[in-house]
Amino acid sequence: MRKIDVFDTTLRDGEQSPGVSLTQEEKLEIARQLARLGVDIIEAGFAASSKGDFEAVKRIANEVRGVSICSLSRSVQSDIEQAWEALKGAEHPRIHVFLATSPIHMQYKLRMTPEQVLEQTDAAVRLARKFVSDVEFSAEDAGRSEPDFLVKVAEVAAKAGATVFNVPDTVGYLTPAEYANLFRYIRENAKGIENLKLSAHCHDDLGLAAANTLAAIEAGIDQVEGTINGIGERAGNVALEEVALALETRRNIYQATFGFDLSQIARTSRLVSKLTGMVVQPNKAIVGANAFAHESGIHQDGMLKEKSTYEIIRPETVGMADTKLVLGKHSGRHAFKDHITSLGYELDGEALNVVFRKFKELCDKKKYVTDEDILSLLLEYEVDSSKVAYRLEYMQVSCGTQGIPTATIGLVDDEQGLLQEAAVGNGAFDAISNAIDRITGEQVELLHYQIDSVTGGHDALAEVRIQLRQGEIVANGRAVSTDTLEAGARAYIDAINRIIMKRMDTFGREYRRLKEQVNLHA
Ligand SMILES: CC(=O)SCCNC(=O)CCNC(=O)[C@H](O)C(C)(C)COP(=O)(O)OP(=O)(O)OC[C@H]1O[C@@H](n2cnc3c(N)ncnc32)[C@H](O)[C@@H]1OP(=O)(O)O
Ligand SMILES: CC(C)C(=O)C(=O)O
Ligand SMILES: [Mg+2]
Repeated sequence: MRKIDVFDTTLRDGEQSPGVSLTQEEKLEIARQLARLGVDIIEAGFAASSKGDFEAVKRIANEVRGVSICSLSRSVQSDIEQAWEALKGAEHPRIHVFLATSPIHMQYKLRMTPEQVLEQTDAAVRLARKFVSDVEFSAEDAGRSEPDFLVKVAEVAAKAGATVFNVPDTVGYLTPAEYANLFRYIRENAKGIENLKLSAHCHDDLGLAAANTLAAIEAGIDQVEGTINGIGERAGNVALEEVALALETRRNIYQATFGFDLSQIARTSRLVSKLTGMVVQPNKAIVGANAFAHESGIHQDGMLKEKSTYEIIRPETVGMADTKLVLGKHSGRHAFKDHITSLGYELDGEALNVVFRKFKELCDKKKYVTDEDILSLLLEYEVDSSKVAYRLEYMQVSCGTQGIPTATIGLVDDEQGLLQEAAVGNGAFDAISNAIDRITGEQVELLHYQIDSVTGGHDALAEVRIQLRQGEIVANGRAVSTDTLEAGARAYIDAINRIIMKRMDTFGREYRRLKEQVNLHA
């Protein structure tokens, strides 16, 4: 297995993400975690860019051991001197000098001729070599540079004593095949290149950073540069965790490794996200919140039967929490049953079907169905007396600041089928309960009516509890729904059903007589 050096630039290119600015302490904390992860070189900053960055590079150089510490530097004397000043205390210091080599950058930005660029490359690398034995040279915008000119730059850098030649695709322009061919071309044509390590540095402007980096690895490069979570200038740099896991998962193809402690990946990702404020998108490979979550019924069923059906990486490999089977509108019975079993409920057959149907109905209404929601449905089922009497088929309510609140209700009774009535009331719920009373013919007194929110947010479930009295009989009803009025109607029906049940217990015959009356009434 070939070992690829990992050059982490989270603290330099990563910090170039718009809006990100890390304090010295934050940089130090990330650097320590990067060392734990197992990167080989930490680009701690750009010492000449600010006093703060100088101090941060210096502290990391003095305090983080076991890895190379590097500072970026333009190809100018003062930058190189400052880089060295900051790096002096490092166990393994590296100065990273760069100069653009593409026609666009040379002409418009640097206003230098190619000859001047070659001269400055030579001078910069030689000066850096006076301070350190490890000097990386980057041909900025190599992706849009003439390959033959790059060969010349590489030869000059090699002759001047550079140890690493970096070929950055600075603006994320190249395709994987082009990038791999560029490395092969440089390796085949530059004299002295055997003394240099070749390095890839990819940006994600076309979403090709990982593919390009892997193509470069296939072309035999020695070092990969990138950041954690892929943060960086514009669309960012290649995400190191993605390449690390591609190498690990497809060893047969790449036969190379970063040598990371993979179990540190999630921790490193969370730390970088927290300190930079750059939120990791949920569907981000490897470290996104959904990277190991499965929502659709067919996938969940597969996962329950055999994890390898839908997972090519185990979450614990990268230190992520275990696979999540997220219950939602695409879930199926297998996953639902598995989940409610984990909540302590054993349902099968028709009972499972009834609750599962209610769950699906809820998913159509609510974005996130939480365990609390599911527990409410289960509780509602457990105490649901509608199996013996009335069930709500539909309801239509009209209310507002003008006009009289009106409700039309359709109830289903197993014996009589659909029963419908309309009624008005003082308010929407009053109209609903009046319509229900008309259908059932029950004379009841409302003792208690309470609405609570089960969960949070705009689409929270409302829980309505109702207490009704009929003579000596008092019964409670309860229901949940995202619609408060619907929950009220269901709770009211639930309480009426209970009154009927209680009456049945006490006066079985009376119940049947009352039901016959209701038949006549309907
Ligand atoms: C692809 C990359 O990621 S490159 C790294 C980018 N990172 C940064 O730029 C972050 C830190 N940068 C800074 O803090 C500032 O830009 C500094 C301190 C480096 C320089 O600041 P200033 O002196 O105000 O110059 P400014 O940034 O406006 O312009 C850059 C100058 O450097 C020159 N330059 C750019 N790259 C290089 C280079 N590799 N070597 C030598 N000179 C360079 C430019 O041509 C320009 O020169 P000019 O002033 O003669 O026109
Ligand atoms: C400084 C260099 C290596 C860079 O970040 C780039 O070219 O993208
Ligand atoms: Mg870059």
